[in-house]
Parts: sequence; structure tokens; C-alpha cells
Amino acid sequence: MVTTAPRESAGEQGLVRRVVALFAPYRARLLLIALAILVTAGLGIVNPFLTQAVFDDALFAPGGANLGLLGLLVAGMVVIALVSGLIGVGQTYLTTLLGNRVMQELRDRLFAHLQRMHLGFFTSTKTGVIQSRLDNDVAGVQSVVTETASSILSNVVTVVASVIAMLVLSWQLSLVAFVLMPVFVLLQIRVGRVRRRVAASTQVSLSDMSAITQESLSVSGVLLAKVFGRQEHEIDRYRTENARQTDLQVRQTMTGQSFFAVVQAFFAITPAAVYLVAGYVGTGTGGAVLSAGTLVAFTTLQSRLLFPAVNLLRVSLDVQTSLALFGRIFAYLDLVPAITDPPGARVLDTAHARGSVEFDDVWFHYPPAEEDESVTPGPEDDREPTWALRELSLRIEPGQLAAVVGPSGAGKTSLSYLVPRLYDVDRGAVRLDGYDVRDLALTSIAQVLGMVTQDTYLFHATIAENLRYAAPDATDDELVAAARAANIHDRIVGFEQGYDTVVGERGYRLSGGEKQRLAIARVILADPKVLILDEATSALDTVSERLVQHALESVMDGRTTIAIAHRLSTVLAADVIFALDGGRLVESGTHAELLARGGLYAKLYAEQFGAGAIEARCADGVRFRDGEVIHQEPQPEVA
Ligand SMILES: Nc1ncnc2c1ncn2[C@@H]1O[C@H](COP(=O)(O)OP(=O)(O)OP(=O)(O)O)[C@@H](O)[C@H]1O
Repeated sequence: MVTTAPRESAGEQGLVRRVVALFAPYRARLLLIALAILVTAGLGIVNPFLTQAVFDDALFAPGGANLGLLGLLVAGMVVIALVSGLIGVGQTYLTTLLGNRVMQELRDRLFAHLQRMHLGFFTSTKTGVIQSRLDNDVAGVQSVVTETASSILSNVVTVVASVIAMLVLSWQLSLVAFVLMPVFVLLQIRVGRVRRRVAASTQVSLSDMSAITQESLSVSGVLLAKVFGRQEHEIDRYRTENARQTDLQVRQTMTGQSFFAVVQAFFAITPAAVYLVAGYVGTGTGGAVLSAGTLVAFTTLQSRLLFPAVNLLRVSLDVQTSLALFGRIFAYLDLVPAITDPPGARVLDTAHARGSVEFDDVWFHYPPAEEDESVTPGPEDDREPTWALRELSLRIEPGQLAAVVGPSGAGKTSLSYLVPRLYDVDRGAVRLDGYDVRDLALTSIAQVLGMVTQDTYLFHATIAENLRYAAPDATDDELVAAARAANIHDRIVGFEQGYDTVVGERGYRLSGGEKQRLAIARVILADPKVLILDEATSALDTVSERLVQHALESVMDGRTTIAIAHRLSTVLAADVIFALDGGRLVESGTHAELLARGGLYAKLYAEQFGAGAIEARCADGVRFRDGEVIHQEPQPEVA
């Protein structure tokens, strides 16, 4: 099986390149934003020069105040402020739109990619951890993506323009103002590294919290905690992680704060230093070099520089922090789905599919579980894997009912997973209508194949919506027909809202039997040529079990069916029975043939089916073949 190893893990440069690539489709818009920024920054620079002129040429002109010029200069200042404001609004709109579009695409890509991942990925990763990548990590880079690009550009432009203007005004004063800049930049890079490490830990902690919430606040989780009296334990688990999260958040925010305080203090002190130097420079050159206007313009520029300079430092810190998050997002995007369509995948002609299924010397083992937060595979393991299925060869003809039996852990469910390619075989082949399933398009397999599993999954939606999941275009009449065939229609119309009843998360408002019958109605609507069903009866009570049995009889009719059999009627009706043990096929044949052989099947038949007396074993008792039901003693309640 192909592993889920990510492609080359990207270094910092590679990461930055990939982040930049996210913006590539929006070049034109970026250009427009850049233009807006350049214009506003340019206009911003004009102001101090106007100020200089106000002081030196208008207010304190050598020949007395020049009020006409003053009026013009002031009008210029007003116009510049207004135009800058307007451009600013347009620019904010463009950057917000751009950033959010990039985020939208990132989320879409991640979700679509995760949808395509193989089942094994989900069985070995906590749902909460997966959700956290989509929610917390993507949300974590949101502000960086939406604000950073424009923020960097506008700040860089402002800083560069201001610096040039300051140099033009006085290179000596500029020297004073910039003397510590290289030190700040170096410090900033160090702070960024620390922040990035803390950010990575924060995200791991966030994802652990999501996993705890998802596990313990789901209906099943709450039920488990309540019946075992483990709420306090769950609360503690959450509290501990939450405390860790708080620590990390505080550390993340505080990393670099003292650095920023130093930078701000430096900027605040600089004007004083500038006045001092101006005094000396002025004195040294007879006071001719630095006019009052130049000094005012220079200090205006210098204080205007504070905001963009600190911003730039902050933003680059945020960018470094967000690289940790981007790394996590890209790591998921780089996971290679183990099961995909082959190039030139064959599409089955659904209308003419016959529905034969063949296992040809199949060997299969489950992939090793991956660590929750590490998507990097461990070193190759040379040990012989634990085979769930080995040397398995069998054939089911179109329209046949095949019953698969065997003790717990024999490999029955694993066998059923290989036909729809939920997993791929390690050796040998599984064939559908003579084609290796690995050569078929996955959608094509899904059209031919239906599955009713032990664990019925329903969405938190109405009954009609849940049914239409299988056939979005089904009419109301078709819905009713399917529900009737599945023995559930009468129950549905018994609900106050009928087919519009919302079933609750995972269908928790329905009984186990009702859920199973809904699942059967759903598969009837899909009308597959091949049906795989897990008959597990142990979760049903004897009454529901009987209703489900009737529903199953109608769904099996006219299709190739592979049933993981738990009912006597199924094994008796089966055209062929396959008995598995330890992942191997140990017997196959009809009920009569296998009984006569006196092997594994005969033993199971005696134990599970009471040598023909027991139809099914249920949660509340045993249903006998003659219709009699014996209820078991109720289990003692859990304290
Ligand atoms: N996701 C998985 N990862 C690793 N091993 C698994 C996984 N699922 C099942 N197994 C193992 O594979 C073997 C076959 O399991 P399988 O579920 O196919 O048995 P089964 O015959 O359906 O059992 P049961 O009747 O109890 O459902 C078992 O040893 C089981 O522990």
C-alpha cells in the first residue's frame, strides 16, 4: 500500500515560496493594491516638505509671513489628507477581499484533499486533530494572509520613502536616527524564531483541546463518561490542556514585548537626540545647515516612522509565527492519499454491470497507525505484518447471496472493506465484474456497490435529506417506496414531522433498529448491483431485529450480496457460505455441504445458531427460528 508520507518537508524558503504562490492568481489585484500604496505613501511624504515650506517660506519667511503661499500650502495639505483617506478605503477593500479569497481557497483545498484521503488515515488520526488543522491552523494564518501583504508593502514604502526624505533633509541627523536599526533587525529575527517555536506548540495544544472536546462532548463521548462516572476525569483532562494553552498563548504574546518596548523608547528618545545633534551640527556650521523648518520636518518624519517601523517588525514577527502554522497546513496538503483513481481509470457501465466479485489470492494487513501530530512515517519496519487476511481466494457469481461467517476477528469486516477499496490489498487482487478494483474509477465502484455497515451513520438533518444522500434526485414517491421496502415508512409517518423529522447528530433520536432500517432504505434508493451488509444483530432488540430482517430480505433481492451473517435465515438462504478463521478461508460451500463436513461452520452453527434453533442473538434476548423469543435477564445497572 502506498504510504501517506508527505513529500519533501519544505524548508523555510520553500514555505515562504508556497505561501507567496497562494497569492499568484491575484497578480492584477496585487498590482492595483501596490499602486494604491505607492500613491498614498508618496502623498504622505509630500506633507513634511509642505510643513518645511510652511515654516521656512510662509510663516517665517525672511521677508515676513507670506499668507498667500501659506493658504496654498495648507490647502495642499488638506487635499492630500482627503485623497489619501479615499485611496485608503479602496485599498482596504481590495486587500480584505484578496486575503479572504486566498483563505477561502486554502480551506477549500484542505477540505477537498482530506475528503480524498483514504479511510486508514481517518482510523489512525483523531477527528478533533483533523478538524483543528482546518479550524485553528487556518484561522491562525487568516490575519497574516488578509493583512500582511498590504501591511508589509505599505510599511516598507512608507519607511523607505521616509528614510529617503530624511536623508535628503539631513544625512547627519539620519545617522543619529538609524544608528540602532541593524541591531533591532537582528534582535527581531531571534525573537521571531522563539515565537515560531511557541506557536507550533500552541497549535499542537489547540488541536489536542479540539480532540478532547470532539471526543468527550459528542453524544457517544458524553454517554460513555456518564455511564462510567468519568466526567470529573474528562473535566480534568480538558482543564490541564486548557491551562497549558493559556501559558502558551501568554508566552506567544509576550515573546518580543520587551523588544518592542525598547524600540518604542528609542523612537521616543530620538527627537531629543536629534535636537542635541542639531545644536552641535548647527553650531559647527554657523547655524546655516539646519533651519527650524528642516528640524520640524525631520522630527515629523522620524515620529511618523515609528508606527510603520514597529509595524514592520511586528508583521515580520507574525509572518514567522505563521510559518509554523503554514507548515502544519502544507503538511496535510502534502499527504498523499493511498487510494486514488489510477491514470485512465476504467468506468464501469452501471446499467450493464453484472455484479460478480472475486478475491484472487488476497493478502491484506492494516497500515500501522500514525502518530496524531506527526505525519512523518517512522523508519521502515522489516517485520512480517499481522495479516488480517491471507491467501484468500473466493468467487461470488452475479445475483448470489454469499454469507461470510467466522469467529470474532476472523477478518470478515476486512474482507468487506476491500471490495469498495476502503483499503487496498497488499498482494493478489479483488475483482468486480472481472476488473481489478484498483483499475476502476472510485466513483464507478461507488455506483455499483452499496454498503450497510454495523454502525449506521446519519447526518443531523431530516429523514428525507438523509435518505436523499444516496439519490439526490429521488422523488417523494421513491423515498416512500424505499422506506416501505425497508419496513420503516410506518414509523416515519408516526413522527410528528414525518419525513421532515430531524434525526439528531448521528441519528441519536432514533432507535438502533430504526437507524438500521433507514440505512437500508437509503441503500435501496441507491439501488446498487452489489450489496455488502454487516448483519450484526447484537445491538438490536428482538423486535427491531425482526423488522430489520424483513427489510434486509427485500434489499438483498436481485443483487449480489455479501453478508457478514449473524442470522440463521441468511446462512440457510445463502448460495454459498465462506467460513473464515484467522484471516484465512477455511471452508466454503452450501449450508448442507458445510454441515456435513463437521468443521468450523458446523461448530459455529451449533454455537451461534443453536444447531438451527436460534435465528438471531439480540441485545435483549434470543429470537428462535420458530418465532419464540426468550428475553435475557436484564444486565445490572452501572453505578
Ligand atoms: N483499523 C484497523 N487497524 C488495525 N487492525 C485492525 C483494524 N481493524 C481491524 N483490525 C484487525 O484485523 C483483524 C480482523 O478484523 P475484522 O474486523 O475484519 O474481524 P471480523 O471478523 O469482522 O470481527 P467481528 O466479527 O468481531 O467484527 C482483527 O485482528 C482486528 O484486530
